[in-house]
Amino acid sequence: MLKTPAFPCHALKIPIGKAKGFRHSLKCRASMAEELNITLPDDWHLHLRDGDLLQAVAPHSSSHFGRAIVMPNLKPPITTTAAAVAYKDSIMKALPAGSNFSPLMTLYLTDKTSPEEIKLARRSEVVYGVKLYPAGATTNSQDGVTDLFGKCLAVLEEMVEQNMPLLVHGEVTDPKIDVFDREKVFIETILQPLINRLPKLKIVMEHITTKDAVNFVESCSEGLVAATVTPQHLLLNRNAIFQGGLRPHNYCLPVLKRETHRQAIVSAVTGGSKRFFLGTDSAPHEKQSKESSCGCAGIYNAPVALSAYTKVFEEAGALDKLEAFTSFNGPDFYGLPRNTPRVKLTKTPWKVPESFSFSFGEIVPMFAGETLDWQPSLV
Ligand SMILES: NC(=O)N[C@@H](CC(=O)O)C(=O)O
Ligand SMILES: [Zn+2]
Ligand SMILES: [Zn+2]
Repeated sequence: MLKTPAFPCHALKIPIGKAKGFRHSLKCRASMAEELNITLPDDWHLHLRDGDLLQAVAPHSSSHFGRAIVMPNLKPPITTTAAAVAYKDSIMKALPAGSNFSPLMTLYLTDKTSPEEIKLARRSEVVYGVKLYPAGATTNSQDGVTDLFGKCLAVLEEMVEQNMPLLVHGEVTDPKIDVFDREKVFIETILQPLINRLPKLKIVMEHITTKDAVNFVESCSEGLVAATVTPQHLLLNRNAIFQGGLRPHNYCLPVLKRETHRQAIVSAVTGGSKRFFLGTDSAPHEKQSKESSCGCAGIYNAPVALSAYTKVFEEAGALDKLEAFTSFNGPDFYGLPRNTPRVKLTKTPWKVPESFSFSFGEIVPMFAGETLDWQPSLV
């Protein structure tokens, strides 16, 4: 973690306005703030699940986010516009009374998805993206795509026509490829060839984890290719999975990578590029399915996400860049208006609960039992 003060005044611990002959820059003042007031963020990659789990987690996201791109990897997956409309309905019913949270739905791409379904999705004004899960890559991806170029080309062409973004879980599934290399190999063997073939296709590389992904996104046309970034890939490296023993609650896919990759992602995000935006990939699983001999992949970060992102920007001395990442770059890429409500972030330490208990079981959040600095509240 970047602990070194980014500005000399921090090292000297000079309070704002107290230093004779010393002028804090605007950037510096933002990075020393005790309270921030930003446009309400959106979450551009979220798992809300269904049934009891949906009821349990919906309030955590809807209290700090205006909208969310809702992932379709349910059992069975959301493969049609009709199913997306019904799923949206059940999400709306699970929201706390008075909530203005707006779910933006997605379709789960399969070998059988038709171009006609893409037209329906576009007309619905409910569906905002189509999600590519390579079959077997992650949680509930068994119905995903087995051969993108062989089976999905007509659909992808229709997506270009309809200006419908392709949202990508970017990992190859070949068991011969090392699990830490699967994102890099996906970029080389699938993503770059896809862009060569369909240069006008809008793509979001979801939950990027490597320097290779950062470089790739930066090499593509701005406005056509972008990436979401999770709190865990900004704050943790792969040591966190093995710290003093096996830590199942730090296991997600794509798996955490080595420190050099984390640093590259932090630099990209805090450098102010428009190509990167907030997507928590908050992925709740019951405690017993995580703490198991074959534990599920997914980190439940919705309750801590805004605090965690703020920590990243603070440690990088880049709090002045936080709002664009949380609240501007996403809607700008998707061609949607920015939110108007605002959120206040106050620098007041708070302890993350060890777990959340429900009638069906417990969910353990990211940073369970740890103290975080920033507390969000709607203004
Ligand atoms: N990220 C994860 O580790 N898990 C996600 C699926 C995904 O986003 O790949 C889930 O649905 O649990
Ligand atoms: Zn994924
Ligand atoms: Zn996800």
